[in-house]
Amino acid sequence: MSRYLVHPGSQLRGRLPIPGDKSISHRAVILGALAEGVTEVEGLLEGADVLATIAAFRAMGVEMEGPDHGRLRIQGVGLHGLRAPGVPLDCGNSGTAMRLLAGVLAGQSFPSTLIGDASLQRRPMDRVLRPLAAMGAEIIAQDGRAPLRIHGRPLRGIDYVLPVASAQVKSAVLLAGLYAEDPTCVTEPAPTRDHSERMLRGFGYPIERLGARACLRQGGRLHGQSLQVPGDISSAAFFLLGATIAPGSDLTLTGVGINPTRTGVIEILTRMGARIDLTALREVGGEPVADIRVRHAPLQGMVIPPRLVSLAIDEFPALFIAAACAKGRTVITGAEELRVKESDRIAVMASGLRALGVTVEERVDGAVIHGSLLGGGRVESHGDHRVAMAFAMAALVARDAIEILDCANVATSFPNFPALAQQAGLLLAVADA
Ligand SMILES: O=C(O)C1=C[C@@H](OP(=O)(O)O)[C@@H](O)[C@H](O)C1
Ligand SMILES: C=C(OP(=O)(O)O)C(=O)O
Repeated sequence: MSRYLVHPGSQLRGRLPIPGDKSISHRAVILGALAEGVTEVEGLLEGADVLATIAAFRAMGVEMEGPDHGRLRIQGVGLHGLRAPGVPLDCGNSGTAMRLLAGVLAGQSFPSTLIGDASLQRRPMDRVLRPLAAMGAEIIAQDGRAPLRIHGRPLRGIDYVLPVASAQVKSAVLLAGLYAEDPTCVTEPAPTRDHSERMLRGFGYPIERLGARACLRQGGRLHGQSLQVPGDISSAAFFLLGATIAPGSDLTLTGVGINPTRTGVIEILTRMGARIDLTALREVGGEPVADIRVRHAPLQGMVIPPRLVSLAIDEFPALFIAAACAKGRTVITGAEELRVKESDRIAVMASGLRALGVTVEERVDGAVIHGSLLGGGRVESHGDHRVAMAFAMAALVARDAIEILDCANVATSFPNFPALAQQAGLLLAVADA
């Protein structure tokens, strides 16, 4: 239960390498394990969420060397080579691990159990259980929540229209589709991150994408790969925020993934007035990547178009802080999904901002945030990594220091956040609770 104490008044400067993308790292482990032959991953995020996915596949007999400095060597067992785990598979704090693993495990020939921490046990799993049940899966849960007891069995394909825009549900259904008799198709109501589709293709598995619909069928094979994981734009977002709000800042974030299904945060901040430039555009591991330079600029409140929500879904804690630092009001709508993340991010961000003296009107599907000067004080992160990092950056422009409680889960997605933030100039101290 560590806490952060962050003092105001500094600026962020220099060049920072952004650690590996969490979503892509999970998928690299999963597809590498299910592939034939060796997969060599570089730039893997060694965060607790990804380590949980690695441990799950090790428990199912997949041999891996690493991770070590972002390198992981996976001895793939093929689509039908997993072994029954003798223990429950612990997904920790990770919704992605639990939902994607549910998709993989539904069609196996053995039973398995998925468990998670207190936050994960509160999160809705019925969104994957429903389509998987329609495919013939037998998964027992209580009130649609973990633990999930999975009795692997033969599956049939499905043509599924997602009721919510969720890359995790889309990916779970497609992964189950690798084991289903007929074709499996998923249609999404709004674009969500497409790393699963890109990586399946990268591993040589045929997958068709027509507009909002992705389809695959059983019978293909995954071929072991060498792949490099780009930096996580969701981690970069805290530095985009910090450098934008802190006068005198000039920061370059290197090797950041800029997949168009993830760049909503750049579009929103830019529209609010941020000074963000992309350079050195290139492709890494089938994903577009750039270096991102961000300099201080004054922000203006805005009405965030709902179409941008799914493209910036994990960046809203940072965007709440940007809104609080902007002139005028910012309106967030169509973002009810924020309520079922590691915490209820609408309620938790609203109460944290109020503790700093900001006026926030909470709505069912978002909030109206009135820009103002931030006071200092104590903020509860509720064990949510992104809430903790967002408030750490808010301290740059607060009147007094901000103390943030319950920050240990920052290690789920960004273990070296404190070190990188200090390197850039943030006056952050970590203390044990
Ligand atoms: O597929 C993924 O890797 C993720 C999808 C998103 O969740 P939803 O699918 O629940 O929107 C996102 O919030 C999460 O951090 C990672
Ligand atoms: C929502 C997140 O992750 P997950 O759903 O994998 O727990 C996140 O990292 O912000």
